[in-house]
Amino acid sequence: MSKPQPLNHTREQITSLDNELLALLAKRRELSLDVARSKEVDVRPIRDTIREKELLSRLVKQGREQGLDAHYVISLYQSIIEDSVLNQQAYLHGRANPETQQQQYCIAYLGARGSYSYLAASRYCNRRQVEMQDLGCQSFDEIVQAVESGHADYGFLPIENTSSGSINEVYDVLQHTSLAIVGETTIEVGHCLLANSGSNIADIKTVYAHPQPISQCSRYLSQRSEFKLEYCSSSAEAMEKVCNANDSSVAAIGSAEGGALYQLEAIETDLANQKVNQSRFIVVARKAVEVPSQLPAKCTLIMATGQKPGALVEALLVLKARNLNMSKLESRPIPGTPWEEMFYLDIDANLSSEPMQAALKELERTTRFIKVLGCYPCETVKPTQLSNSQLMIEPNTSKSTAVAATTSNKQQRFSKQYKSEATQVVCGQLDLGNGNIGALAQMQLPIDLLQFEQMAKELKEAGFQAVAIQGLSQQSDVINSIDKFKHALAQFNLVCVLVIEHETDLTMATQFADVVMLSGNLMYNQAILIQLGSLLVPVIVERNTMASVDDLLNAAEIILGQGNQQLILCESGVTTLNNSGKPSLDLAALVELKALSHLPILVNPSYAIESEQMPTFVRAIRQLKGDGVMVNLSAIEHASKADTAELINKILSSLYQSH
Ligand SMILES: O=C(O)C(=O)C[C@]1(C(=O)O)C=C[C@@H](O)C=C1
Repeated sequence: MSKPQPLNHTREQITSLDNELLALLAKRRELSLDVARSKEVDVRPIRDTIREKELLSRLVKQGREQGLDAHYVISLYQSIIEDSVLNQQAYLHGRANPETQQQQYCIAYLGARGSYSYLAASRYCNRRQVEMQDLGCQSFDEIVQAVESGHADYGFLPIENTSSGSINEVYDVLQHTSLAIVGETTIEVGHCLLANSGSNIADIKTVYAHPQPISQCSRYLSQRSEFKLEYCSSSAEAMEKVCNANDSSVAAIGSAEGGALYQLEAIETDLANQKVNQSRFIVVARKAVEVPSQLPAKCTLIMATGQKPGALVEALLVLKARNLNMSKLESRPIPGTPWEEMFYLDIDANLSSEPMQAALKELERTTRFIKVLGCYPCETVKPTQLSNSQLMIEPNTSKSTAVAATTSNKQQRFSKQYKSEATQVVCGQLDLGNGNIGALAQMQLPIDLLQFEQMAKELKEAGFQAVAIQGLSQQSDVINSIDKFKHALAQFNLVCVLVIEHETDLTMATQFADVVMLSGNLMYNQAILIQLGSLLVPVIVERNTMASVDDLLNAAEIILGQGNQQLILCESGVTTLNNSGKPSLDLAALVELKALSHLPILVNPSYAIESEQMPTFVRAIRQLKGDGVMVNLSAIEHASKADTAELINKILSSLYQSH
């Protein structure tokens, strides 16, 4: 082999090529703005997926001739096109709203320079070629006040995260503000371990971080038990602490971009549990904006439907009748009015479009309260994919099947395309799915037999069909006790569900249970999922508080693939950025799961919802076609037995009345 040229020389050549690439990308960006100018005149939509497909298949072919892998070319160009679409959108939106075209925006955001909110705001300004004057705030209320009072032009509020779900506090703030939503932006949240220059991973002893990144990186941190964790109020504060400490044994969790502002280096990257970890922010301003018809638009509404059974479904049918897609549904309690809630809806439509105007008129007639929070350009650019024939890939290569798996549900056993009729799971008195609803009570061990028997009797009388027993590892002489508990339940025709919370519970549960339930903390454990897939008894899989709907469906796929078709999914709430420490009930996930899958879906509101509000939520769950509820008895226990019984009654009558 001939001697290669010196490394420096090769690197210089790469640097010069990279410079050329950047100059070409900037030139391409300029040209895409010319396209936007033409589209403004012709009033044509920004997105032209036929053109994108032509362009991608030509580039794949040319790339292959030069030895470049098709997937590499496609992913590069998907990013380039996303950038082109978002720039064109920002340009046309600015033209339609000339008052927004300023030299500088003053932006109120959470935390300080370097926080994820700061990065989202700078990205927003960069895209609009506007200088950013930043106003760091301590709370969401402070952000809203800064905009309302005119101290800031725009406020940035994080609304949801792909791993931790919706941010309830922001929804609560939106109920009371006169501000309008004028935009949205999504950023990749790439958590890194940031340390002072020259620090080594082996030296790190203390890690500063906000609780959210800590929970989003729990897997990485559990492998680094030597780290002492110090909680901070924001990622910016964590970075500042490390920067000021001037010590090589401390690090912070934050973004590489944010860390650079504090002269910190990323010594480890990709710390998050989830591969895709993104946060979506909404942009609020004093004045609403108009979205030109060529841009994909989103409307956010809040509404209260009243307590009539079926009221929410009726409202949603108004949207369905006009072919309006609802991309998000959230519910929040209305302060001061127990049992009632406010619904937040994102609809993929322009406020000025005819179907949206007609739907609003009808909703105004049928709801008690309805307000449009804003209409703004949708910033989600769904990547254009090529079919296998366009890719010219053999159908069985591993990469092509990976693409097929993410783009189509056809072959997936959980999906409606695979099985069109709804699955019904029957076990004793418990009958769930395909129009049948179930009520399960959840009991925590340790408990003594007499007390257990008494409770079983009362639960049967109240209308439950099954009891889920958790805390197996807490009960002394567990085998003997479970045997007795099971007999006690059988006496009242109650189904015995045993909850697996630790790997060691598996044998016990599979040996004794009528139905086995996998607790959300073990949802990612493939070995257990495989074992549950080979059981002959029904299985309930609870969604992990950090899991996406896709993750839950992937777990379902593993079980179904092993043969067990008696599967029920359970939504018990997801972790969000709220400070209450409670998970948030993800009713949008219920709607999504019902749309995607034939499997029955149970909802357990006990962890997320105050006990008094449970009847209202149970009604909502039924209206959204949930197949049953699980109620944790310790969550609804009141001082007096009579109050607890009354609450249970209310919960179950909400469940059955809406039937
Ligand atoms: O050709 C267009 O119509 C463009 O807007 C440019 C472009 C691109 O960047 O290549 C961007 C968006 C369209 O969906 C297709 C292509």
